[in-house]
Amino acid sequence: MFEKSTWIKLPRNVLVGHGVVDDLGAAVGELYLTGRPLIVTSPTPNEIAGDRVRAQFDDPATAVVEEASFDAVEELKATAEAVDPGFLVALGGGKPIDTAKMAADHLNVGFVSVPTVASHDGIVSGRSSIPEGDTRHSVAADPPLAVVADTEFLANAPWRLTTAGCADIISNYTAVKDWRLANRLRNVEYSEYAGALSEMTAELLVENADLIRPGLEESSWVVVKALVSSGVAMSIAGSSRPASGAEHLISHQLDRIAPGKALHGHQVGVASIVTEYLHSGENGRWTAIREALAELDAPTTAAELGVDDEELIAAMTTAHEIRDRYTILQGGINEEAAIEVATATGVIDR
Ligand SMILES: NC(=O)C1=CN([C@@H]2O[C@H](COP(=O)(O)OP(=O)(O)OC[C@H]3O[C@@H](n4cnc5c(N)ncnc54)[C@H](OP(=O)(O)O)[C@@H]3O)[C@@H](O)[C@H]2O)C=CC1
Ligand SMILES: O=C(CO)COP(=O)(O)O
Ligand SMILES: [Zn+2]
Repeated sequence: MFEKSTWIKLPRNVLVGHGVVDDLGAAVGELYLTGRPLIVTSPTPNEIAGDRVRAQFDDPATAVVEEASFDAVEELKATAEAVDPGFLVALGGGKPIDTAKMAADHLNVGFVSVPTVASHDGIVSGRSSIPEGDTRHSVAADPPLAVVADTEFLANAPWRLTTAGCADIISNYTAVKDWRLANRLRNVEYSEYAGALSEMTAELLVENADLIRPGLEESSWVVVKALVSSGVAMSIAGSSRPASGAEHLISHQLDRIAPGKALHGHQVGVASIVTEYLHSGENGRWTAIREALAELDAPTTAAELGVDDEELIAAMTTAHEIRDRYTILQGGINEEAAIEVATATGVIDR
């Protein structure tokens, strides 16, 4: 008997464009969500867009998240108990979105994402990444029922946040290589659909890197659609595999070794230069990844990340220890080899 089954959870309404924040009420209405909304936001997006969001609902409540943490999730759940919302609307970057995503999952209420920055694919994905001490915990949670991404806000957000979103997508290229390797060597389940979608999304961004420029709404539109595709690929796979391989392991280690120095997307971008080199050698596509990142003004070296060479090497040599995920770094890379690949790719300067 055939016993396999798949449950793919995807956003139902995805709105991207100029002024779409004013269609949020309509997008939510289509989902048949009832009750009052609890708007979960952080200071800047609340200031920029809070009133426009609140204006579309009857009796909205607001919670402002200053820092993402498990305590913030618990506080939000306590607020929700007092407010009794029908659903949560997260307005802002990863901080309010991931806090609301996890709280909504615990509270069993619907959740809608209104990103004001395009800084990583967590704005649409079914994963909540919550910092705790020197680690970030990546926890499965239902993806948003709707995503309403207004390019007016995204284009005016700090450019470095957008370049981090681009680099997070470009890193899908090596993530898929790691996933295929795991499939070949460890029989890890691989989805052709999710792998192809994720890889194509990264390829498209590399090819169009020269068209993505600060302050252009059109560029934000391209980036958000790529982030949505990446989130969909993860939903199809039922894991972050299509968008998180060895380059993410290195980045997660950097979060521990050199906390707060660089953005997630920038770290995974630099790390994917070296993991691509490890996959394909000196004639591989690591130069295309590096050039696309440079074209986007994203970091391509440890120095540009603000990380010491030693910190990057330590992250590379310990990355395999942090998660049971088979990648090109399985078994670990030793210090000498790590220095060699980082030097050959220009990621460190020796
Ligand atoms: N789920 C996932 O896969 C991932 C999740 N994360 C998580 O996301 C969080 C970090 O993500 P990030 O998106 O950088 O988070 P933030 O929500 O902290 O946003 C980044 C900064 O941008 C500001 N901001 C937001 N919107 C605008 C705007 N339109 N114009 C100007 N400034 C704006 C915020 O200001 P202010 O603080 O004043 O509101 C904040 O200072 C972390 O908690 C991390 O763990 C990170 C990577 C992947
Ligand atoms: O950042 C992610 C995908 O881009 C999520 O991956 P993790 O599961 O490694 O946190
Ligand atoms: Zn990522």
